Amino acid sequence: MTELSHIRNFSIVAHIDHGKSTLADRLIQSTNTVSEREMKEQLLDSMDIERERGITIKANTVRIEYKAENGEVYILNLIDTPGHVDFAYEVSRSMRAVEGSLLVVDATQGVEAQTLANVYTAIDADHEIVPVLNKIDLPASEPDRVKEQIEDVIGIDASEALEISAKTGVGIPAVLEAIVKRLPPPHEGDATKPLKAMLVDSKYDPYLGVVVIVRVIDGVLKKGQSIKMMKTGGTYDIDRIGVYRPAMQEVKELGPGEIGYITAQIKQVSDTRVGDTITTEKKGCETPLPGFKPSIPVVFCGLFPVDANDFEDMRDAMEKLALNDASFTFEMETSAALGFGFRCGFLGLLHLEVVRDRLEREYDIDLITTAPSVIYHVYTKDGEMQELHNPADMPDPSTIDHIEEPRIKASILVPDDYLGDVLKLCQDRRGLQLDLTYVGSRAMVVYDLPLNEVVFDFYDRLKSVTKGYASFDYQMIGYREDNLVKMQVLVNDEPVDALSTMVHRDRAETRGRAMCEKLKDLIPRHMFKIPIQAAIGGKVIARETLSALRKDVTAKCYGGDATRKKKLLEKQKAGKKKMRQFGKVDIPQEAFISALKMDG
Ligand SMILES: Nc1nc2c(ncn2[C@@H]2O[C@H](COP(=O)(O)OP(=O)(O)OP(=O)(O)O)[C@@H](O)[C@H]2O)c(=O)[nH]1
Repeated sequence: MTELSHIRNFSIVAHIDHGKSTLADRLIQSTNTVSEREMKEQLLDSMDIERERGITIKANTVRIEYKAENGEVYILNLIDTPGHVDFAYEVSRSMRAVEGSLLVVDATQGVEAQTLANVYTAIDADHEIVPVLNKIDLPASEPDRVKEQIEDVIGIDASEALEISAKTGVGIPAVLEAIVKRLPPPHEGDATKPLKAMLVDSKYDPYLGVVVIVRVIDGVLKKGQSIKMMKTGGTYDIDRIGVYRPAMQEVKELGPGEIGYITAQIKQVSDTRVGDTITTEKKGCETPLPGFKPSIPVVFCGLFPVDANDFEDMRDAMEKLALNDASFTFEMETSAALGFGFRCGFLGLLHLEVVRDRLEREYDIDLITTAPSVIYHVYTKDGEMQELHNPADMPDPSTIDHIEEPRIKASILVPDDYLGDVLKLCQDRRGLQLDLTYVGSRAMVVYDLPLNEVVFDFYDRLKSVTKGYASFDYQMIGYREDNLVKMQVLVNDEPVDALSTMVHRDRAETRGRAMCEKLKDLIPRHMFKIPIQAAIGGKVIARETLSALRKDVTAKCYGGDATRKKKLLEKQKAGKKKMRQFGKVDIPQEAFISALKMDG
């Protein structure tokens, strides 16, 4: 067991792309934690999708042994946390497992919205913070200006900020020394007390089952021990215990202050809750760690296989995904138009995209995604409240007293030049301005917005109106009543459930019209005329008509060339596969998403 005074547990907080992973890699490499041969870029991001998108979904940890200038050897445990707002709860829990943070700021960019959000999470967790200015190898870097900004905006002392280049390795030794000298050792920890450990995160491994990342507070975790999860009540026998370096390496035990992993024949990730307290089954600790809350999905959508024959494969794939992702939920759903599929819940839009991408790429299933929806609170006249996850399940409007929708507080940091466009965008999305301040030459705007207006394409729009210069962060703030109605879309007089959305009454006409126009472009012409309508209740509020066309693909290759004809027909068939039939009309897969994108 290592003495508390020789342990440093820390995380790295940064805005996306400011160099968090590159710095982590450099720290691992410069302490010879892995050999040159094993070194590959971004050691910590293990999943392919995460690697490609440069985002981290699960917390990762690595143990680094570092011989400091004073000649002593220290154990440095780095917890790498997810970097996206969708995973805010996981981030705040893993921050509580460590005592300090390196605040990495790109010296060419300065403080961004996620820098603020993440550093405030670290400050909330009582972290000691060491500011690190990265990318000083770039001519555009302005360390002095960024130091000033850190002091003005975040309010922490930046006079001793480190200036480094994670890419070239300049300044890395100073970072290691600062971790030892400026970050505190674990505050408490008594090996003789009953076991108390925090469940930091867990992941599914096909060979080992569920692997749980733990931080020991008191007591000692040992192989063979019978443990209990205090919230879920599950009991298990530890069969493996170890640390990540970053490859798994078994150890005999983990003492106070230490971070490592355990396996215990746990079947699925949903049996483990981030933030839960692990203790021994007998003579365990009495009070669990404070502040546990489960993460709950906030965005829902339907996922349906394009080809109905893929349904069983899809169910298998979803079960496999859910094994490793307790915050992804799904249940079977049937839709008149789309057949069998699943209603799925996600922590946010990025989470939705990641799951959908994995289903399509890793499991090779073509999907139709229905309009993402948030959870509405529908109050009926008899005083009951019903959670509405799917606009298709909306009760009879005559029984409804009022509807409440979830709201968020969004913070957007944007260069002054684009401020006008951002204000217009927020206004268009029914936002209420809460605050507007300046951070150097950039404006920090805070809006109260309906989550519903954000889940779809707000972030894309924000990026496009600001040419990528805005940064964005949000948190849920609660529910509020508004004048909301369900808008249906009818194609060839048949309602298409998957295109139903909840909209604000005042915006319904504009939305309806835009949607009908889009669908008119997206649906291919058929041999007959197709009316496309948007309606509220029985009332049509917008209408377009797609004119008829006779399309005979083989008409051009008269007679002779049979193989060519066959090829063309096959090609047409393949094109059809990506379509779905509604009554007599084929609607292409992309229509379901594109029709819902709003241009403002
Ligand atoms: N010139 C220069 N580029 C750097 C430096 N550090 C990181 N980069 C580059 O910046 C980009 C982002 O770095 P990452 O380490 O992936 O950033 P991150 O903060 O981990 O990003 P996410 O994992 O997406 O949150 C990469 O292309 C790096 O090669 C540096 O010191 N100098």
